[in-house]
Amino acid sequence: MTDETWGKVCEELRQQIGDNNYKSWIEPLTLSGLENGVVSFRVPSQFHGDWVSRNYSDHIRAHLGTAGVTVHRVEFKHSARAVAAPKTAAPRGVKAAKARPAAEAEVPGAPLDSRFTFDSFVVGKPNELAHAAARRVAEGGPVSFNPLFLYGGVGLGKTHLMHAIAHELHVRQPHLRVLYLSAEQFMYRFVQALRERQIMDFKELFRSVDVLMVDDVQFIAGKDSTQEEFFHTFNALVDQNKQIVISADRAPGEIKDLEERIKSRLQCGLVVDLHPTDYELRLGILQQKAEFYRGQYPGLQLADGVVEFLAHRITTNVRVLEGALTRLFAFASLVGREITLDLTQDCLADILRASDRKVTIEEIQRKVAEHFNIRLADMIGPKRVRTIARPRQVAMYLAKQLTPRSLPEIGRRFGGRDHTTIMHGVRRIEELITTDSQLSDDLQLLRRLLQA
Ligand SMILES: Nc1ncnc2c1ncn2[C@@H]1O[C@H](COP(=O)(O)OP(=O)(O)OP(=O)(O)O)[C@@H](O)[C@H]1O
Repeated sequence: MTDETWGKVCEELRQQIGDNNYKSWIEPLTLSGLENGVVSFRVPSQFHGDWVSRNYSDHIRAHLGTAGVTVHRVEFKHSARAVAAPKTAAPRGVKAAKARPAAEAEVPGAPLDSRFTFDSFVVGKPNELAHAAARRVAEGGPVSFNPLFLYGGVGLGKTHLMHAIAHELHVRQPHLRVLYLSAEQFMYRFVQALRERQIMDFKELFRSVDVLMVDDVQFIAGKDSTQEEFFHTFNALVDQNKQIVISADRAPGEIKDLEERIKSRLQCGLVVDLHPTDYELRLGILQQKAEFYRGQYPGLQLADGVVEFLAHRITTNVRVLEGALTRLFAFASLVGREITLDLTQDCLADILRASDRKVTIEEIQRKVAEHFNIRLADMIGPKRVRTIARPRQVAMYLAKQLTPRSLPEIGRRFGGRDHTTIMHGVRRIEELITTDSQLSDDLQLLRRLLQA
């Protein structure tokens, strides 16, 4: 296989798995050969090789196949030389003290996205507290809150802020060992250590970092041994006064199947919510990105009102917003036209339609049943015990609030109940919200999940 073929395959992989994943995982691979249907690559670390093998080897094989290269197996080899050289051995994002021995320097963290810095993070009302807390941690001074727990819905900037902390610490305090990884990677490392009987190395490694950042911690919920290990790692680092930063899609107390002792540990520091974006924040983000694209596509005209239109219409999350703008600029440059409102509506018809998506009663029933841990069938069934009747009333209330359905229609979807029963349920919840703060938190969370 020629380098040119591999180059083409790389481009297709980039399109398929996205720029970030491509840069983190595929770009660092070095093609070393193809023999008898086995293609091999050199990887910067064993961890990197295992991860790519687990997540991307099928993609690689498929694209090679399309390019006319038949491959039965993809192999990843970790060269000993690479380990011995700390600068190349450590994946990006893992900052190790220069004086440490090479083997120790190879902290298996996830790569950092170089674009996720504080400079590129737009601050608005919904994220100002999270931003301020992240800035404080990034100063690397005395640990004032431990852990910093960032939570919020999909695509609201949690990962961006964590990477920004790591970048900043690297500049300000290059001697610190900063380890960033997702909870899934933590689990994977742990399972691998168990399998290879290297659990002591694993423990030593995680206990030797100065700053530990774990993204999407909700992933370990329900995974007992991983939770146990996470708990011990967490305690060991807090005892040594090392900073921990955690992110999740919901507050610690709301993560189901997470052990109580972990929940309470996670609540000990500063828990900050990234709220859904408001119009001003979306506008700020779009203006920043549009500025960037103007540099990338000089000569491309952006008509007045387009950015405002997008900020108004795409309210789901920042990732979707960014994707829309990227597509718009690419499309306009391809057809060589000014970006007008008409062109925007044509080019982004699917995204705009999806943003208009209405929540359905079925979705509400499912999410509410999940949240309160009752069976979906009980939503429409006859049981009247409080533990079931209350969640059912919550679902009725949300159905009234979030869908355009009438009370009789809602009644029909709740097992053929009368509209007066629905009205009673809605009123009951309206009353309770004012006095029951737990219920009001539950509703806020559910609304966020449903509208994400
Ligand atoms: N305030 C912001 N300013 C600039 N870019 C932002 C902001 N918030 C989010 N983004 C961008 O939106 C995209 C999604 O953000 P990020 O990956 O940090 O979300 P997340 O909260 O970690 O979501 P998930 O739960 O899906 O992992 C990224 O490209 C990020 O740079």
